[in-house]
Amino acid sequence: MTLVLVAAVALINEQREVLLAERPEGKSMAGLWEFPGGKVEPDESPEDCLVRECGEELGIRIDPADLRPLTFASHAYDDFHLLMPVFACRRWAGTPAGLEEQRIAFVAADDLASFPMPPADAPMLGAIRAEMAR
Ligand SMILES: Nc1nc2c([nH]c(=O)n2[C@@H]2O[C@H](COP(=O)(O)OP(=O)(O)OP(=O)(O)O)[C@@H](O)[C@H]2O)c(=O)[nH]1
Repeated sequence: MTLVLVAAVALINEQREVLLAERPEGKSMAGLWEFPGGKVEPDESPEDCLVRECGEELGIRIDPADLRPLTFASHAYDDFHLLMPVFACRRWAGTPAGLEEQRIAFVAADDLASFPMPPADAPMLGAIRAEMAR
């Protein structure tokens, strides 16, 4: 089984909401809401990957020093095994926007359950809610 390394980030605002992005039509798992991120390229660190992805997908600038390891997902999909470190980030420059046509939303901890997410994400939600409450 191929191991796929994906980095993701919980962007938490001052209202203790976390940013979710909807996977667009045409991608695998379209319509599910996920934490911003993507596949880590061979020449980059997870942190560099998130700086790049947050710029490309959301138009915000993040400083790798503001990324704190939070939790991870390890999940067997049919065709690959996902290993996904997830960082928390509370500081960025700019206002997030869905630059790749994806819908985005800042979601309160109590509302997370109403956003359908990929199966890999469910086991992380306790840690993410705890981080949001800090
Ligand atoms: N960014 C992100 N990806 C996630 C999450 N949960 C989860 O299972 N994934 C999976 O991790 C992979 C992310 O890679 P990607 O976003 O670069 O993949 P992609 O859509 O460009 O390609 P794909 O359509 O082949 O999956 C996808 O298979 C995605 O479904 C999550 O919370 N955030």
